[in-house]
Amino acid sequence: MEALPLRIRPTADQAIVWANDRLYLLDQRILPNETVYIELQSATDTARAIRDMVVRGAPAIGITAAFGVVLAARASYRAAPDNWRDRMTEELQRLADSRPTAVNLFWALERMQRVMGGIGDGNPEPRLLQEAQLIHREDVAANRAMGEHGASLIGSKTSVITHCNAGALATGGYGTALGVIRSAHAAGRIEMVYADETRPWLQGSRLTAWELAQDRIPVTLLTDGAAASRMAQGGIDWIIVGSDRIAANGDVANKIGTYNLALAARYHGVKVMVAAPTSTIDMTLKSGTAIPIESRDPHEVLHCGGQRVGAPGVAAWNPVFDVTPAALVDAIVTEKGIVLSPDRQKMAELMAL
Ligand SMILES: CSC[C@@H](O)[C@@H](O)C(=O)COP(=O)(O)O
Repeated sequence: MEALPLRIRPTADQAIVWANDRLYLLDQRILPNETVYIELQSATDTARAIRDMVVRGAPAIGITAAFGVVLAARASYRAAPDNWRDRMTEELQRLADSRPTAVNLFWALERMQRVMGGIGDGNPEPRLLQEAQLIHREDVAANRAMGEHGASLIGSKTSVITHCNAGALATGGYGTALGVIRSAHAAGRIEMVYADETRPWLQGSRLTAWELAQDRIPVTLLTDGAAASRMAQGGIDWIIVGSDRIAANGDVANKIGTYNLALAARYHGVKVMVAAPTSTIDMTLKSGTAIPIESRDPHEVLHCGGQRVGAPGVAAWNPVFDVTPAALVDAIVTEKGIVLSPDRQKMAELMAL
């Protein structure tokens, strides 16, 4: 992976850039202090960038992996024009192994592999690039649609709490949860967005706050532990979050701490909205207990800002997602429409549309 100057203005909507036949990612590990693009030269680089959190957020991981397939096809075709498909197997596996929870990764890889299956003789790159760019564009369109659907649920002007970063940075652009917030803000229905800081990677304080501040949407940071107290004070009508995988019964996997928020929200009469494209819904899993939850290095919890914060010798448990049962979710908002009080039947009806 190489850090390269790219002559575009770095914005949250330009986190994944395909330009001059190259793939660039805005390095989300060092935002908001530095805005640096990294050029990825291979699918192996791409898999590493996903694993190491250069790019993160379920839809963004899927889009990036799709471009990774293009890079894999380029290298394979150059090395073995008659046998490019077989030579890609290892790189495809590396992409699939990069992170386990966001189903968008596997959804995008399967879609690219379907396209690979239909390619005849000649260079596969143009057709695969076309598909990756379509996946990217479709995601932005889905976010715009979700924004409108989700905003329609927000009645009078209110404050909301969001968790992690489900914004333009986490998607192809505009965002899922932040897409709803952007649309609701444009309609004059957002008083204040409270962004949980989201330990240990601080996606809330580093990324969500950066995105919202750039768009001049009022934002206030909360430590993760302060959210319930803020709800208790009143004036919060909705928790709005994204998701990495939604099971067939409407159980929702999202950033660790989402479950805590949903429990506190129910106690305080605050409603919970999950905004996610249908590419995040995994109808093969009956319930949230089957969702693979990524565990990351305890080092991430034991350190903060480059300093050790855990007492010497202490261990840390670091699951990076949790599952919120469907019973605690008031609305799942997708590009196809809204599911209120989700259950198995309503999810199946949505997916049949
Ligand atoms: C639109 S993104 C939805 C989720 O992917 C997001 O809320 C989240 O949990 C991201 O986790 P991350 O570990 O930063 O990839």
